[in-house]
Amino acid sequence: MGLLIDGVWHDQWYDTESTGGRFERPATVFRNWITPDGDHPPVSGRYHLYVSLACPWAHRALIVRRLKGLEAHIGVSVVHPYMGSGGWHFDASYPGATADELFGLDYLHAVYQKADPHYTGRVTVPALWDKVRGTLVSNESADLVRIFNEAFNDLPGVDTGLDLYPADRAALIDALNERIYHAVNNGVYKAGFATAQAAYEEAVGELFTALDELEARLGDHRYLTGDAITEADWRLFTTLVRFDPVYVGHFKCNRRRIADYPNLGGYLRDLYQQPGIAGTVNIDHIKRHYYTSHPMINPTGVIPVGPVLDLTAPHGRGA
Ligand SMILES: N[C@@H](CCC(=O)N[C@@H](CS)C(=O)NCC(=O)O)C(=O)O
Repeated sequence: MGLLIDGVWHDQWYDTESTGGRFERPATVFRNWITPDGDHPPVSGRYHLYVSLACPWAHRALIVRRLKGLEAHIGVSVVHPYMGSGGWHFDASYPGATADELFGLDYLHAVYQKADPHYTGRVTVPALWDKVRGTLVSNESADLVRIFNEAFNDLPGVDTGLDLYPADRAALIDALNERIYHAVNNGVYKAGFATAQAAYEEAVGELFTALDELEARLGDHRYLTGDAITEADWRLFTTLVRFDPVYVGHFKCNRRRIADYPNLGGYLRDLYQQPGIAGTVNIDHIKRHYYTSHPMINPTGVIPVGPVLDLTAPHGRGA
């Protein structure tokens, strides 16, 4: 694990010493948009998405690409689940992974170097490449979710009827996203990457307070904002589906499992069972990535065999 500094790869872990043992996620660098008259217009086959199937942020983008019918328009390369000293790498021999389908490069950091030879920052997934401009459009998953939801609606076969960010619920979705991002999506990382007891306990406390709130909310509604699924649900889903297999053990988020929450557990299965979603979930990549890529947390790299998960069990939530 490392980062690029002025275009040169450095193998180093997150610095938590300067922040009292707290993990602070760095800001995203490429944040451009796809618009009809901007630098990056919505054209079929022009964009390519780099993902890890292990990564909850990349998973959001993959889900919206699938649900909107963008698979024919936007290609994908899938990194190997192990993130070692060179960062994310490509190895098509691993089940579920691919080569770098655009350039045949060995490391994702080489793609970032192509995008900007002087790039300084982390080399993260998801990242969307523009083949015409020869650079990255965005490596911010929250933006990619919105871009995929709205920017390609004029292309053939795209599900224009699906709007995951409807105007009449936008304010509520934004408020939920804000709460869930800090306490849950990033909260599990704040717990897992903390290097001081107090920082860990603070993150875990905030995480389970938020999960208790969500459990109550899901007692009143099938989905977070009512009867229809929105981006807020998919953004929560990608953390929930990793929770019992990884975050409970590896990140020490073990006050409760999602399976212990009747509403959250059923909601997780409900979302998993939506058409097309199970095919985006790869538990092997998820477990292998976390348990092997963070030697300071799991020095042996041994991957636990459990837990037994049955996401196909009846969810019992509404029609
Ligand atoms: N803000 C980014 C964060 C993405 C992110 O942190 N991805 C992780 C994988 S789960 C990554 O690629 N980390 C590599 C690193 O930090 O060096 C987003 O939401 O798109």
